[in-house]
Amino acid sequence: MQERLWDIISAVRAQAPLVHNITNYVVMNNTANALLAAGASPVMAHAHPEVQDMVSIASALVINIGTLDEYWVESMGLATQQAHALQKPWVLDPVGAGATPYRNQVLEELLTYKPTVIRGNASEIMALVKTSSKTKGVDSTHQSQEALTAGQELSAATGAVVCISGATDLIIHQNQYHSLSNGHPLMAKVTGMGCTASALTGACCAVQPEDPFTATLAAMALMGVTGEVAAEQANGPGTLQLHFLDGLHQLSKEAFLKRVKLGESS
Ligand SMILES: Nc1ncnc2c1ncn2[C@@H]1O[C@H](COP(=O)(O)OP(=O)(O)O)[C@@H](O)[C@H]1O
Ligand SMILES: Cc1ncsc1CCOP(=O)(O)O
Ligand SMILES: [Mg+2]
Repeated sequence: MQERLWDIISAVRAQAPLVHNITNYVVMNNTANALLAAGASPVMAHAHPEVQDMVSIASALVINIGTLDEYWVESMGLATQQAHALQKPWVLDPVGAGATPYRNQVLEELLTYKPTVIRGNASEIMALVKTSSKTKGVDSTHQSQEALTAGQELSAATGAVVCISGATDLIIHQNQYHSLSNGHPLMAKVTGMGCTASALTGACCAVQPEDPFTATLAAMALMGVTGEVAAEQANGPGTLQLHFLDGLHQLSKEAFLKRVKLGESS
């Protein structure tokens, strides 16, 4: 399995797939840089007259609801509708799910266009299946394991691969799941790490559209291993971010296979 994950990461480097992102103002620049460092080709586009054409030429779409407004919500509707119609993989990052009724309403609409993958932290995944209203914004107040049942329910209800990120990442599809225990606590001190995880998931799905479960595992393993290596070199959140980008660019097969910690599965 570890070799298969590396093959997907290598395919991103070899194919440089175009990944279309409609994401939030906070992370747009780091997300584009992370996709480039991983070998993908990012484009951010949300204008109504072009958004569906951009989906048509991209290999995957990533929708992130971090900083919503009405115009962007319409862009997201148009884009996801097109991805669904063309059967292109698309990833939903439900940033801040449960924090406000508006976010919940937008998410409900987006779910009708059947995301291929939903990647969020534990609080967001729990909010999506309404098992918790305890959410304080974009950061999680729960451990990923606490959201496992919610993630399984969400996957069953939507057909999507569900990834719950945190100290342990859980990647769920219907009645199977894998856990990954790489990464470093410092990663949660850099804004946009979750958004980067969702964008890299889009890149991996772009080169492995038939198997989004393994593609999501590959993306999360890449995140975790790179974060771990970066944390060893960093002095704090600022330098973690720099080393993380360099690490995505430099990571070798040997280092990846040596470090990746695939855990529990069913
Ligand atoms: N305590 C931790 N230990 C190891 N890795 C972590 C930890 N917290 C977050 N990560 C990693 O950071 C990335 C972002 O996850 P997370 O913080 O859950 O997302 P979000 O930023 O959306 O809340 C993931 O790759 C995750 O594995
Ligand atoms: C702080 C913040 N506020 C709205 S979007 C955003 C970024 C969230 O990024 P992540 O979920 O990846 O930490
Ligand atoms: Mg997030």
